[in-house]
Amino acid sequence: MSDQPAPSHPAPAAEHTAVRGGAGPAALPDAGPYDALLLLSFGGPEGPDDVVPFLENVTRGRGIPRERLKEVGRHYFLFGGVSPINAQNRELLHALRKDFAEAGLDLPVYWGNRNWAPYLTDTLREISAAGHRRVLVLATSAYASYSGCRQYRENLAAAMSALADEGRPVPRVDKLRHYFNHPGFVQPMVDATLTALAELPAGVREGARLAFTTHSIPVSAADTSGPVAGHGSGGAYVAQHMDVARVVAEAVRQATGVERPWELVYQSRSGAPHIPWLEPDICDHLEEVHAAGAQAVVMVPIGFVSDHMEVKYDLDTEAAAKAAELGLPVSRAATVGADPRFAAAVRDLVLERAAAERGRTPERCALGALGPSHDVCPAGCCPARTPAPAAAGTD
Ligand SMILES: CC1=C(CCC(=O)O)c2cc3nc(cc4[nH]c(cc5[nH]c(cc1n2)c(C)c5CCC(=O)O)c(CCC(=O)O)c4C)C(CCC(=O)O)=C3C
Ligand SMILES: [Fe+2]
Repeated sequence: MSDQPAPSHPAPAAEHTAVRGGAGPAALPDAGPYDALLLLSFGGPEGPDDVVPFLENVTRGRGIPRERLKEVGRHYFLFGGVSPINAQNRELLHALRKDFAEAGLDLPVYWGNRNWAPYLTDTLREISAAGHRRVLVLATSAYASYSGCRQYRENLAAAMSALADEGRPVPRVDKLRHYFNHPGFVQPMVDATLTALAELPAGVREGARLAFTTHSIPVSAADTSGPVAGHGSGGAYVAQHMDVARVVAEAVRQATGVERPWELVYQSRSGAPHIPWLEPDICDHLEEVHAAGAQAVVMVPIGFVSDHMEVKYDLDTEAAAKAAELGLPVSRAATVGADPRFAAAVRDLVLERAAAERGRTPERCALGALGPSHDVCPAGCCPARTPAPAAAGTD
């Protein structure tokens, strides 16, 4: 966390850097019992021929209307059939390896996807063949939800079962806690929001509102997101996003001296129209605030880890077109991507979890009101509509 102002962020917990064996040089950071980190992501097409098979992978058995699929395929073709997500994950992979190497953390980092090459099962096979037996997983989704958490745990269980069927050693797999409120994830969003504000015409900057955006999900999925005890209106999914939005809005207020109205709004709705999903949609929100006299809006995609297709199309193309039609100045904050502070945050989370697994009580960095999330998803956390085996959790 060296290059981070982070007022309320303590230095990496002393436990992490504790000197082993007395007065000698500081010992290297210790990820034991883990012997590998796995970056687990969504995957995306890398050329026009990939688009349809990719969408078939994404939507297998999920009942997404054909019309919606055609529409989403069109988004990818507008960008030459290439999603930015894989390149962004390669950058994150480099940033993690660089950060770990500079910190003296000896932990190999692998990458596998749910929906496109490199596929998770192939990566897990590689991890197993390299002799690794305790794997920690970083999913590219910072929040609780079925799609962002349990579905990745189901993907892990399926990959593990494929290895078992092949008679290979199956590594034990744990998943890092949700990192939505880690300072290394939040601080870059604050800076990005300030940068996006500065991109607005000077005359409307002061009056600009903030629209925090995330992926819409079915209301029923939001209500049951997170541990059972927190189920209820919006569940952990909405509560976690609201917590981050509040922290960013407050930090931006402090930095600019301007109190701005802000909302959490949604984007990228899918599914059948008669099923309720989280609202309002960003485009409806732009219309509404414009009608109410808003001068400008900064869109801050706090729900996403990189500027992938949901950001490039749904915000930079679709919402930007809506704003242009309204004559409403907008700008869009960058996501965290491969920011070195995020890489350092991942290292902090790895060392935190490793220490906890060794029976220590590590310091757990978190901003906002919710505090650090659980290490292990309890039974009933983010339930699936159709129950399936899931790894790295209680059920
Ligand atoms: C919560 C959430 C995240 C954030 C957490 C995370 O990152 O995991 C996320 C990320 C992403 N979603 C993505 C792409 C798609 N998501 C779809 C469909 C869906 N997403 C859902 C939820 C989420 N999605 C849901 C409830 C559906 C309905 C179908 C279902 O119940 O599964 C579809 C099908 C077509 C459509 O309906 O849009 C596509 C193509 C990409 C890749 C972008 C790229 O290529 O750059 C990324 C990072
Ligand atoms: Fe999605």
